Amino acid sequence: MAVMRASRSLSRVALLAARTPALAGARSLSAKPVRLSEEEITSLTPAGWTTVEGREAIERKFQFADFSEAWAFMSRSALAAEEMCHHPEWFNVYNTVHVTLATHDCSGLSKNDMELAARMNKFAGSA
Ligand SMILES: C[C@H](O)[C@H](O)[C@H]1CNC2=NC(N)=NC(=O)C2=N1
Repeated sequence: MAVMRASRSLSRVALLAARTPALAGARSLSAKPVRLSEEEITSLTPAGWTTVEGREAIERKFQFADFSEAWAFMSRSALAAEEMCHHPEWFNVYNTVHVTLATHDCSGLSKNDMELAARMNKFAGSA
C-alpha cells in the first residue's frame, strides 16, 4: 500500500513537472527523447548491458538469491520507471529478471534507457 501511495505521488510529481515548463525543461520530462547515435550507444551503455540482435534496444539478465530479492529489485525499478516516465520490458522467472530497454518515442535508444539501466544496476547492487 505504501508502495502504491509512493508510486501515485511520484506520478503526480512527474505530471506536475511536465505541465510546468521550468521543471519540465530541467528534467526533460516533456521533451521528446533524442535517439542516440551508434557511438553514443557504445560509450553510454552501462556495465553489464548489451545491445539486442536485430533491434535497437539494450538488455541485461539479472540474477538474485531468490524471488523475494528479484521482486525487491523490480519494485525499486518500477518506482524509478514511474518517476522517469520511462518503462522497462521485463520477464521474471523466480530469481531472474530479464530486462530490455528501448524508447518507443524515438524508435531507438535514448539517454532515458541509459539512465534507467544505470539505476537498475545500482538497485541490483552491481554498479
Ligand atoms: C506519454 C508517455 O510518457 C510515453 O509514452 C512514455 C512512457 N514510457 C515509455 N517507456 C519506454 N520504454 N519508452 C518510451 O518511449 C516511453 N514513453
